[in-house]
Amino acid sequence: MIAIGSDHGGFQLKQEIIEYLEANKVEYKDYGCYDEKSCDYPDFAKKVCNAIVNKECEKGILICGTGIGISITANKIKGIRAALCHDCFSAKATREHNNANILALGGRIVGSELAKMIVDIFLNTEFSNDERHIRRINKIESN
Ligand SMILES: O=C(CO)[C@H](O)[C@H](O)[C@H](O)COP(=O)(O)O
Repeated sequence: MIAIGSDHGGFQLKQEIIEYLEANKVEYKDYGCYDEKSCDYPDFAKKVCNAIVNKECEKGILICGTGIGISITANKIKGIRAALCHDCFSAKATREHNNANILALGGRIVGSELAKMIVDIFLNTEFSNDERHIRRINKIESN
């Protein structure tokens, strides 16, 4: 199950990604926002992150205008590794190297076709399980 959430700046892209998930039969839960009315990205970042920390969902997608505010918020939560990716190489690398559990996107930055490719790579790339990456992730978690 994938958790997805956005603020108003990411709402339009969230809806397009939801359509893509549905077309590809990916199960998801939409944590809002539910319209383009101005709202605060930390509220939605926290809902999606809680779903992952509580193991209701395996991975999340968070979208704000730039992807910055929402990823800053997510990365303050223990156990969350949120990666802001606007290219396919980063999406693959952050799964293989960082075992990122949240993909952050900027709805005012990336086009929907590229965003869907990034989502696809993020959801379908496994963590490498390489010893050096595990060691580094443990160092992130241990502060
Ligand atoms: O946090 C952000 C900036 O890094 C997000 O892009 C927000 O979506 C943005 O700040 C919202 O801006 P608005 O002027 O309130 O629409």
